[in-house]
Amino acid sequence: MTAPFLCHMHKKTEKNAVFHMDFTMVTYSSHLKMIDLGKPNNVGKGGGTLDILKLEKVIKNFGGVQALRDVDLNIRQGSVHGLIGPNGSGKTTTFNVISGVFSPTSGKVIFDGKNITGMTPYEIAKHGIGRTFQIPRVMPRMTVLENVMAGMYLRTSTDIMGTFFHLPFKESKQEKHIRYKAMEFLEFVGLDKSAGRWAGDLVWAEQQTLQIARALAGEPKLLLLDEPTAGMGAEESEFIENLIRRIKANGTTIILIAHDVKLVTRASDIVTAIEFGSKIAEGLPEEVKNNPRVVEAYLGTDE
Ligand SMILES: Nc1ncnc2c1ncn2[C@@H]1O[C@H](COP(=O)(O)OP(=O)(O)OP(=O)(O)O)[C@@H](O)[C@H]1O
Repeated sequence: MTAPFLCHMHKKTEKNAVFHMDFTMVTYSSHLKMIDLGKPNNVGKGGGTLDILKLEKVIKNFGGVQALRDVDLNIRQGSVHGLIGPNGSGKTTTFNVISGVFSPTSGKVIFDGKNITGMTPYEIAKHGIGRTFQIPRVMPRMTVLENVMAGMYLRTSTDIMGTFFHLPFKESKQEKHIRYKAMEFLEFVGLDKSAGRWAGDLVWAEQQTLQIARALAGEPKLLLLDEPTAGMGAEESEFIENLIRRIKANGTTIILIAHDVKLVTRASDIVTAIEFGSKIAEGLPEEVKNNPRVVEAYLGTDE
């Protein structure tokens, strides 16, 4: 396994964002005790034959708005699975249902063979689903390194007394190890030189990238990337595309939402297109991209 990337992650969800932010900060200040950061989670390098995630007839209504209508989705272990669709088609709602921000109105979410429907975001993250957000959610008054360390809280135990009485010279071997691992994640995403900066001082693209590092620090088996290249220039997008490949190469399954259809086509093994909360096409990226229904719904005829 290539270097730094052995871990899991999770992240805050929209519903519990504030709570989780506080929780991670407390957990970080208490200086975490490691459990196990040593093993890769997934077997496949190029996509296996098992479905790590299944959505079965998922419906999500917001009052009269039917955001998801009977969605079935199978995500193959080790793959990059693109999710595309026009604005308001239900992509982020799909992520919110998978990560526990919303319970589905009906239907099931099966992850790694377990029914996770209705679990809390924390429980789901603990099971191994990490995510990022369209608008980066970093903790601005923590350093870049601390943000990543905070992302490790799912895989650590907390010494509560340490929260109150921690002094720098008391840093334990485990705590040093956490710093070391967090630096590895930063190196992996190319932010190691910014480790000591305030996260709030990073530019948008760096904050997006930091979100990914923090997600990886929770050692996810499945990583949900919501518009990871939003607001980025061509060079930065290319970097993220490469990063997606490297994450996949380390065995983590990815679901990728992006408006940039070229990125999705290049980076994904399979693509699902949705419109008005329903699946309208699924298959190999080029096939989906050229599907007339998708072109009409989403791409525009000149794409
Ligand atoms: N919390 C909410 N309360 C009410 N309606 C919501 C909520 N979240 C999403 N919706 C509605 O559900 C539908 C799907 O929204 P969603 O954000 O999932 O679409 P999307 O495909 O991610 O859009 P975009 O590409 O613009 O991010 C939209 O009609 C949206 O207004």
